[in-house]
Amino acid sequence: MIRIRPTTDQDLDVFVDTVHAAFGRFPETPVEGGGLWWSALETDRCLLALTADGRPVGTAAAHSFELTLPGGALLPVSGVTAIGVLPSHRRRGVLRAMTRHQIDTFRARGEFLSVLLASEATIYGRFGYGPATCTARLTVPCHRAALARPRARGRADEEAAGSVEVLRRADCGDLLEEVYDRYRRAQPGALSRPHRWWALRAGQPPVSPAPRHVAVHRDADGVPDGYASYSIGAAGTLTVDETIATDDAVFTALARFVLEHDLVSEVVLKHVPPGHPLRWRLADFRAGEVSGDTDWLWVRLLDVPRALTARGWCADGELVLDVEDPFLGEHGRHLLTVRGGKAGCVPTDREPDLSLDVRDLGSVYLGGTAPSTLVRAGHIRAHRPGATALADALFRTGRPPHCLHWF
Ligand SMILES: CC(=O)SCCNC(=O)CCNC(=O)[C@H](O)C(C)(C)COP(=O)(O)OP(=O)(O)OC[C@H]1O[C@@H](n2cnc3c(N)ncnc32)[C@H](O)[C@@H]1OP(=O)(O)O
Repeated sequence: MIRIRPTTDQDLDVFVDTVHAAFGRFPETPVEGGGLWWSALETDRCLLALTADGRPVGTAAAHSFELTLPGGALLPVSGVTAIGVLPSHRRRGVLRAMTRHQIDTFRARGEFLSVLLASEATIYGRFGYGPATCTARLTVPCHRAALARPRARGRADEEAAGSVEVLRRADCGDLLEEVYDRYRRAQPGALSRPHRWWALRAGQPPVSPAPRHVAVHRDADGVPDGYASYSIGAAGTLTVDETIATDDAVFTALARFVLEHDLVSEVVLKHVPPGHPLRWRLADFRAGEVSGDTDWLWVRLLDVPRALTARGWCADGELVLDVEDPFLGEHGRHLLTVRGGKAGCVPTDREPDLSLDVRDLGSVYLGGTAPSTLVRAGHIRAHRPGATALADALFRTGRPPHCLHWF
């Protein structure tokens, strides 16, 4: 018999020990300057699974984030994290019970989406989560890194209008936090990085205290509008942790800066969104090698009509979606009507256009995967000619979703 209960501040050590044991690891020793990932945990949003005699065997936690939706709405979402079950207690339904507990709690908070990063892609689909954004690395050898002049008139001037300054990460103050926050509000699929993450230096570089150089881009008025945090390895590889830019010209200016760095043989840009225009700016299209292409943010709809009406839409149309939610034992048939960028969503008994699992709705929700891809994969069923093309047109977004926050 397993009991699940929320933690208190007094349980933090037990929680941290248990989740590390589930991953076969030991907690790192705290060092000056912060940097422990678990310091960002919200202790009132952590769960412990305990045996009948009170031994902790499982952990689960949730962060309070905002997710930027297509169309720009900022939605409070729970970011599921720190899931672990001790090897001695696996495959007995502990994760299943913790996930059910979490979803009930998220709904009780009035939330209609939850998100996570998955350690393995085989775990969370059964709970209704679908991979919704992808990310990849772009590796460019410096001797082939020349950028082509933009062919559209005026674009070269946009990039030239700003300036780049190199700072040490430790000297950046609040600058990265401010620029990240501006960027994530305009980027569908991006998550907020709450202030406590920056203050506690919890996470991965450049949030963590790892030594880094930061190329800071400023606009013509001197206002910071982008940064690239990077380090250079002994073999001459310059690795960029993240390139944060409030527009494409800023991204290109930062890319140009790292690609033209002296004494560097190749540049690895981590977390470049799929289909990013930087590849098209390289004079040699084959110079940019995409690797490490992987799922990043997984999305779970907790309330289909509210989720569908919260995002913005680029095309008008009407679609009947028949959505199964096997984990929660729920089913709904929804008439989605989009007019002028806004959607209405009401129950209907009309014949469906598409039948799909809630996990697949999670995958198409942010616009990162076309419904037609999942029709072709055999996961979404289209009931009439034209339904797939209409669904593609409706779910498509102006800017593809991307997330690079690690949690
Ligand atoms: C968001 C995050 O925090 S990601 C981090 C996830 N944690 C880890 O990877 C740490 C190491 N692994 C673990 O701690 C555990 O194996 C967990 C948490 C992944 C699974 O916990 P368990 O209590 O064993 O899972 P539970 O018994 O509830 O299994 C539920 C279902 O998931 C399946 N499942 C569980 N783990 C896995 C896995 N790693 N791969 C594929 N299927 C899995 C089970 O077979 C079961 O399937 P069913 O629905 O067909 O019955």
